[in-house]
Amino acid sequence: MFRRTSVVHLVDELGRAQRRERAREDVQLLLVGVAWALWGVRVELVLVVALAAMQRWVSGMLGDVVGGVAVAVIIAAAMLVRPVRCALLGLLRAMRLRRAWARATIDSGVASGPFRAPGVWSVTRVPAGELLDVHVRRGQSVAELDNRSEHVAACLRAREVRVLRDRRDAARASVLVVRRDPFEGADPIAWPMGEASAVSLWEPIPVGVDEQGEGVVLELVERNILLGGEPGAGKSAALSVLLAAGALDPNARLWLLDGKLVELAAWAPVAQRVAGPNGDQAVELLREVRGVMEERYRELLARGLRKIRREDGLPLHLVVCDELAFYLTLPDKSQRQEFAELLRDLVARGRAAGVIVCAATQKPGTDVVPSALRDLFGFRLAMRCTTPQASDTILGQGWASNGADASEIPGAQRGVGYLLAEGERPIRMRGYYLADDDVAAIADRAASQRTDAWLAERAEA
Ligand SMILES: Nc1ncnc2c1ncn2[C@@H]1O[C@H](COP(=O)(O)OP(=O)(O)OP(=O)(O)O)[C@@H](O)[C@H]1O
Repeated sequence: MFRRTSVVHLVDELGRAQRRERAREDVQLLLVGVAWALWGVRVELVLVVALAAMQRWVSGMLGDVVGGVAVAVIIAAAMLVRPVRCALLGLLRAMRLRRAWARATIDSGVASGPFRAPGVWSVTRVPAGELLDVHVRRGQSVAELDNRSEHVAACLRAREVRVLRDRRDAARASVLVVRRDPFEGADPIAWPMGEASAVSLWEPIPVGVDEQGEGVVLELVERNILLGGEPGAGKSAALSVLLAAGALDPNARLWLLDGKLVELAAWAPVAQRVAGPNGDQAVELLREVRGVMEERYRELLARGLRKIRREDGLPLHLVVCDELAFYLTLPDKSQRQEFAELLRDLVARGRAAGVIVCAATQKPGTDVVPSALRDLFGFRLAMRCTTPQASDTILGQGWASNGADASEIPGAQRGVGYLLAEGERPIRMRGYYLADDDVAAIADRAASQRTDAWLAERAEA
């Protein structure tokens, strides 16, 4: 049996061991904290050390006073050189963001402590804020980072943090720290190909710019595009850009369905056929395009091909429908059904035959665009909508609650929308704009080019 003094002694020993353990942990934490703080300012430290070394070296040659003045003059002269100044300020800004990022990811629960924050490999300033190339650490995932993005944004005092996983590397992500809306109050941006003498629909077509200031292009061959948004959101303007590209491609055929009669009128001289707000005309036009598609499939079969290729020189057919809702709600039920069936058929089967359908609707409801039809469109552009449900009708179920909600686009931002390209995450972009005069000039140029091409063909024949 232990005596009481032995028990007291044992308890004291245990207490001392615990205190020693705690003290060791505290020292460890302190050392890690100091090392982490120094690591956070490594670039600044290197700069200070380099300056001190230079100061010592110059002072050794010229004396303390003259050396100090000489160093100050060298620094001032370097700062007057713009590229040097920009590079240095950019570096210091990037380091400050790296420190804030590390603290934010720890505070928001993404990282378990110092030196465990997802690494920032590069920082690029973009119109919307900063774009980070981030690599998560072992045991972390980009999905976790995405789930905590709202918390990270709050820590960084940013508007939003958007995480986009690298498709090839699960440990890597592009993180956009949104500080401002680059489209707020911005002037319309002219279509960069407005002066081009010819364009090929086989090439990517520039359609706008994203929040990072990068150009957004669409490769239309073998794709269809659906646009939706409230009146005045900018759908017709977006269609104009696609039509301008189609018109400037002398080898493309344009088919126009204009539910508002005047929206596409400028392109009529270069169109194969135009249908106004008239059910019969619209159905007739789609029947003709279906005939062309079936003829094209017979031709492909004869050539032993499965789909159209650029080198075969066969024309692409661009079918543009402004105000889909008008045709899909025609009062005559059989006409309405036939229109819907023909359109669905072209969207479903036309791609390999070189038929590209671009359709816009003011009324993005499931009655106008059933999901079975919507899902056939590889590209979808949701411009400002009245409700998140309308936004989802264009982009697909769930995107509105997942950060791509076109009902949150401010009313004054015409031409802004979320573009979903073949299952990728939607990107927020602003379309290029062609004013009426630009449209008229391009349509004129395209019409005379087509006439010249036609005359040349006849002369050869
Ligand atoms: N990309 C853009 N950049 C700048 N302004 C734009 C852009 N797109 C549209 N706008 C402005 O918004 C106005 C309305 O655009 P547009 O006619 O294309 O809208 P809409 O969605 O087709 O409307 P509706 O359904 O009523 O026809 C244009 O007259 C133009 O002033």
